[in-house]
Amino acid sequence: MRTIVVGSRQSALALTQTGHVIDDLKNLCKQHGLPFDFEIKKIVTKGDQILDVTLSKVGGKGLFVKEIEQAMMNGEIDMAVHSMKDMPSVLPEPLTTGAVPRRKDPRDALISRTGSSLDELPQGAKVGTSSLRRASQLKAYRPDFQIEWIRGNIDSRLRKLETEGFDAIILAAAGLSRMGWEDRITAYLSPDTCLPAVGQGALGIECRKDDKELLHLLSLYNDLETALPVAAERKFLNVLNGGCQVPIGAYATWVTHQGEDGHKQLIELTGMVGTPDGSTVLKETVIGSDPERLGEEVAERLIRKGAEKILADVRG
Ligand SMILES: NCc1[nH]cc(CCC(=O)O)c1CC(=O)O
Repeated sequence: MRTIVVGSRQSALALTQTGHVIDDLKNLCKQHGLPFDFEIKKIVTKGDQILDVTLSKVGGKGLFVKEIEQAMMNGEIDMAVHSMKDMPSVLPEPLTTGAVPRRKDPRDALISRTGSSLDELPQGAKVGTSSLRRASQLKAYRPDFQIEWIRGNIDSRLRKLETEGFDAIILAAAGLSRMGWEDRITAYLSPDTCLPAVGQGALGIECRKDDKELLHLLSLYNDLETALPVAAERKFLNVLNGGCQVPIGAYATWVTHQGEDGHKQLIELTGMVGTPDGSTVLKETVIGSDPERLGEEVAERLIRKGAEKILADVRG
């Protein structure tokens, strides 16, 4: 019996989603007669220590995963569960994504103090987010909104909604649902209004490339129906050279294509790049079968529309 040591950040969300994944993996082990046990090892990351500053100002690419990857390379831990949207687009050499399990709701959610929807929020409402992507799209939809930065784990953001005078905050629906806090959601934002972050709602399981027995177990947990669209979104982000701290969004889904020789499933990818003040929001949608090619195509089209200038201005 081998014990797989699973590294996790100590935030409530990280521990909860790591726990869910371990439950799923234990079930798979039982089904397939695999001799694994699991234990959690908590790890403090840089991102957890800088909760009082706007992450975009710190240059936070991969801020939540570096210490965890270090521990994996040292052999202190064997695997880690990440929110896909916090995972760097290229992993360091000895590490790989062993599985992308089935995606949860990818949408952003509005949590308003009075229960009002996005349209019902009062003129000049104070809306909290620390995401340039959300800020851009919210301002484009409602230029009267006053966007204010709010940082911290989702539990502390929900507290700040009450204590810091926000009319509403925006959080990912998936995180709230994994915590069992769906009842706090006032409205779901349609991807047409607010395109999610790349990989939002999906998890990525990271492990060492040479850990063949763990990779075998993880291959049983991988969900191709999730992995391929998410790969298209990540390629798009990668071409634009973005982390999660840039005003970039993308969402890919399966669509049925009716051709002469019957119907087949294709991937539809929409990507967006916007200015933080919402004065410009560029979007492109492409349908195809090759995730990598789709990511490149949507990125190239946005670059032709001026995406690189917008991103250069944001990066300063
Ligand atoms: N940037 C922080 C982060 N990273 C992952 C989630 C949870 C949602 C998910 O799994 O996509 C959140 C919170 C949020 O944005 O509301």
